[in-house]
Parts: sequence; C-alpha cells; structure tokens
Amino acid sequence: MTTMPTTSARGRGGDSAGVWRAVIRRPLGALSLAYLAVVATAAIAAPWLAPYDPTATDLSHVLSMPSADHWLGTDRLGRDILSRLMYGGQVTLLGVLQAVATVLVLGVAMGLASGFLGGRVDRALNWLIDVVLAIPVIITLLVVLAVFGTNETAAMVTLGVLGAPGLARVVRGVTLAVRQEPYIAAARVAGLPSSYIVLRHVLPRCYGPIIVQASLFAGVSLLTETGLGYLGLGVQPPTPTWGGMVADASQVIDQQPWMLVPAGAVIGLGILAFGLLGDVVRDATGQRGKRAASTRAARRGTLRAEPAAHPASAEPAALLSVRGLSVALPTAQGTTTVVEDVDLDINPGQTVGIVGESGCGKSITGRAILGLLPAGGTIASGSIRLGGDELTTMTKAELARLRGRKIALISQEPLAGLDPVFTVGQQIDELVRRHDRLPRRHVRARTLELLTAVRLPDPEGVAARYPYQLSGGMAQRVVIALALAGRPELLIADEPTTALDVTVQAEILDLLRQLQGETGMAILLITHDWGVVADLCDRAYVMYAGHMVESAPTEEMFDVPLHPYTAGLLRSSPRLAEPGLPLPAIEGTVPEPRDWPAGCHFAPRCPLATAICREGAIAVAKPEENRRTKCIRFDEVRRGEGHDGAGTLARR
Ligand SMILES: Nc1ncnc2c1ncn2[C@@H]1O[C@H](COP(=O)(O)OP(=O)(O)OP(=O)(O)O)[C@@H](O)[C@H]1O
Repeated sequence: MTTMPTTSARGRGGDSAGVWRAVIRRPLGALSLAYLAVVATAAIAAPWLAPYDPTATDLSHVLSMPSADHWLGTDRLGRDILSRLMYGGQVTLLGVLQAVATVLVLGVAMGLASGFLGGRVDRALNWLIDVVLAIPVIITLLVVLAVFGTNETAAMVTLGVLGAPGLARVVRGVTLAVRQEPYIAAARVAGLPSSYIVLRHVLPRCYGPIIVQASLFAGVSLLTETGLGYLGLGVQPPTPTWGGMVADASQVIDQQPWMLVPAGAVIGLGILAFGLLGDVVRDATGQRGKRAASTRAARRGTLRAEPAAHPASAEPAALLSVRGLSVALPTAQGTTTVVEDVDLDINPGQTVGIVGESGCGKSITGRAILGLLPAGGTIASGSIRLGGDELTTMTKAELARLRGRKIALISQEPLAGLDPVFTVGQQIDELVRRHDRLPRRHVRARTLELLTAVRLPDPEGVAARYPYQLSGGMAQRVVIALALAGRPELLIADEPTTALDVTVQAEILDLLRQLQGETGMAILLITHDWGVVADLCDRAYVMYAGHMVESAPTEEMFDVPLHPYTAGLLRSSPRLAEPGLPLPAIEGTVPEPRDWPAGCHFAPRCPLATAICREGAIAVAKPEENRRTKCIRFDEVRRGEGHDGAGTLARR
C-alpha cells in the first residue's frame, strides 16, 4: 500500500497543491499558466531584460515595424515597444495584484465568518454584501480617482473591495456545506478551537472555488486597469502602461495599425489566460468534488456524535449528572420538543448504555451533553453537570475547551470523523500538541504511544497513512486514539461498531473494555444492540419517544424488565431470540415528536395501557433502590403480563 495519496483521494475540493497539479495536467491550464508566468517574469525582469529605456525617444525611427533592432517596432516617438510592454507590465500586474489581494483578504474572511459563525454575524455580513453589490463599480472608481488624484492603487483596492462580496458569497456557500461535515463536528468534539478548525479544515476545502474566483477577477482587474490607462486615469505618462500604449496606438491607427497589435495582444491574451485558468480550475475541482461526494455517499451512515441520557438515582459521586433535560429543535412545523425531562447519571469508570429504537432521541441527548445541538436547537430546560460543572450555562468557548479533554466522542462511521487531507499522524499530532503542550520532538512519540494503545500493529506505518488507506476497523481504532489524546473522563460512543463487520465489532468492543480498564474513563454507549449492552454496560437506560422510560443495572434489566417497552424491545432483539421461534415484534412505530400522545408516549403501543396512562404525564417510579421506570404498571410487567404466546406484546 502506498503512503502518498492521489490527488483525488486527498482532495475534498481542496488542498491548493492538488488543485495546481490538476491544472497543470490539463493542456489549457498549463498553457495559461505558462503565458502568465512569461508575462510576469518579463515585467519583473524588465530592468535587466528590456533592450531599451522605455522612455528613450528616437525621432529617426518613429512608427517602425518589427526589426532586428526593435523586435516589436517603435511608437510615434521612436520608443521601443517591447521595452515599453515589459515595463508597462509592471504597472498593470501590480494593479491586478492589488485588486486580487484585496478581494482575497476581504472576500475569504467575510465568507468564512459568515458561513462558519452563522446567526447574527451571517445576517450582518449578508446585509453588507447586498449593500456593496448594489454600488456601481465604474462610477465609484471615477469618484475615487477624482478624490485621490489618479492614484491607481486607490482605484485597484477599491475595485477589490467592490469585488469581495462575490467571492464572499462563494466561500460562504462552501463553508456552510463543509460545516455540516461530520469531521468538523468531530474536530469540535475533540476540543479544537474554531479558528483552528476554520483555517485547517474549512479553508482548504474552499481553495478550488477561491482560485476560480480569483482568476476570473484577475481578468476583470486587468481589463479595468488597462481601461483606466487607456482613458488616462491611471498611472500618467511618460511611465509606460499597457492601457496608455493602446491609447497611443489608437491615435496613429491610420498611419501604423501594427502599433495596436503588441499591447492589444498582451492584454487580450492576459484576460483570456485568466479566464481559461478559472475554467480549468473549476473543471478540476468540480471533478474532484464529485469524487469526494461519491466517497462520502458510499460511507454515509454515520458519525454523528453523541450519547444519551436517562432517569435514575441521584448518585452524589456521579461524573455526569443530567436532570430534567428537555431539548427543542426547529422543524418545518415550528419548534418541537424532541427530548423531554430526561435524567441520566454516569459514575467515574462506569459504562452506561442507552438503548431505543431509531428516532427516540438518543443522539440528540448526546449532542446536548456535548453542547453540539443541530443549528437552532436549544436546551429548553434542565441541567447537565459534568464533574460538578454546569454545562448548560457555559459559553461556546468554555464548552469547546471541555470537549476533547473531559468528554470525547467516537462515532459509528470512523472515516467521516477523519479529515481526508491529512495523515493519521498529522491529525493525532495536532491534538497532542493542543492537549499536552509538548515540545515538537515529543509529540510524535505520544502519537505513536496512542496508536500503540489502541493495539494498531505498525504504529509508524499507520501514522503515515491517509484515512482512505485505512480499513474500517483500523479507522475506528485511530478515532479511538484521537479520542484518548485528551485523556477524557467520559467517552461517548455513538453506535461505535454498527458500520463494522462482526469480527471487527467484537475486537473494537474488546478494545473499549481494555482501555476502560487501563484509563478508568467512563463510557456512554449509544446502541440498538442489546448484545453490546450485555457485553459492556454496567447500567442500561432505555429511551422511547423522547423519554427515558427505564434504567437499571444491566443484568437486572435483562432478568426482569420493569417497563413494557423494555420488555418488548428485549423480546424483539435478534440476539436474544429463541432459536426456531418467530422473532416477536412490538406492534406500531415510534411516533414523530409532533405526534407524541398526551400521557405515556408508549401507551398507543402498550398492551397494559389504561385510561390513566393516556391522560397525563407519568411520574418516574422507583420500584427498587437502583431502578427507575416511567410506568405505573411495572408490577404487571414484572410478572410478564402483556405478551401473547409468541412473545409479541398483546393488546387488550
Ligand atoms: N437536525 C434535526 N432537526 C430536526 N429534528 C431532528 C434533527 N435531528 C434529529 N431530529 C429529530 O429528533 C428526534 C430524535 O432524533 P435522534 O437522532 O436523537 O434519535 P436516535 O434515537 O438517536 O435515533 P437513531 O438511533 O436513528 O440515531 C427524531 O424525531 C428526529 O427526527
């Protein structure tokens, strides 16, 4: 297996070196770059390469055609056209550079801030962008030149300012999309600061569109600069400018039409080269984008980020203590509560599992604990305390500092949590640097120690690989190594083995168990799989339609469930099914949050439900010291009532 990635594998629209390599491989791209390089070199090296002083006149050789002495002829004052073109290029290219630099600085900064920060910043910047876009460019440039007295720098910077909103819009669009990527959530969870995430993970994804826009804008700037020179509004004679040369040539077009050709051609080809370059980059990054999209689609299924919670005993020594947590999310029908009045406790070193059907609120509960709710989501009420710190009142920055150090996350789809552009080693190094503040020479040693801790053979070899070069099991081990970098007290594992094949699943579960023994961290495991709960968890929480309906020590719950939903879920588990018998099922489906019934959310599917269950909120009962159930008929459930002979929950 090679250790260097191919362009397509590395780039998610991205890294600038990859973009340039892709451009150079295309003939039009190579040609455009070569032309621009020759023009720029000629301009920069004009003092050494130009055969004549560009302002030296020779009235005995006016308006001459190309010759051995004057390769491109002379103008009406006998000045050498080639020398004037070379020197004129300095003025024009400097103007283009000023405008493009201004566009890049303003446009990229505005686009990243708008797309990544969102909310009020986004609205304010969008308003500003609309305002600037409404300003007429030519009139503004004329006003600036009038005010600054034909100062071309002022004009070109103004052009850049007026062009920045266009680039900002493009960068904002890419940033909005990248912000949703799981590896950005993973970077946040790992405790990396927003500025680092933006510069290291988001900006590189914008390189392609930025280069396209900058290139097209350079063409516009070239046209504008030469236009100003032509009108006599830019740099003044006798300094040669391309626009000024066109103006000179147009005055003698009847006598010597050739004079128009050199300057006209250089300008025309320059604009063409910038335009072609933009197109080629767009093609190159477009194809790369499609490849990346298909890769993402192929592995879609996973990394979300988080664990969930449930009711139970108030452990004074709890590492994590969630009380009365309710979460609201924006939906098409308005803001809806999707998690309601949830309690959950995890003690240091304990492994707690949250089980429930899809859509019950497990992941959202976990996201709330991590402070990473989907956009617009809020904690409507409740408390989340970690090691004595109240998380619900923390600022985003405080939460970010906590993530990675106190809480870490591993997810269902490991590859989605890794940035494809960097090697495994680079990604772990970065976290180690941040968490341990080690001198550079010790960082890699700690990285290799982490890769060894997750039982990866050949840690050096793995560190040199890119994510796409890892198998699913290796990638999950790498993600676990990343999670361990900050020595977290709580590890949240959201379906950590779902995307892996059965053998690898068992290995990863073993690894988690071993690591917990070695580090003493607590684990919150979100899963659909009772087998995983039985295997790893000290305590199980069962979630249904936004409610924590039961919690108990795992063995006790397996032996005697005290909520009809737990009983039904256990009976319908393929892992626990009786061989030869049909797999029992709970009739019906989990209701959407907007369709939650009054009273017990499970009542419409429950064989034991009575009128009281349907009337109002059901309190959490404490049938035994370490057990909780949100059911008034737990005694009947204990006795196994409510099931038909096949084990299916039977309706009355
Ligand atoms: N970004 C979102 N915007 C609006 N509603 C959402 C969003 N994410 C989740 N929900 C809703 O919140 C509820 C709980 O979802 P959640 O993902 O927490 O369930 P889950 O139990 O983790 O399911 P799964 O096991 O499939 O991941 C669901 O009804 C879901 O439709």
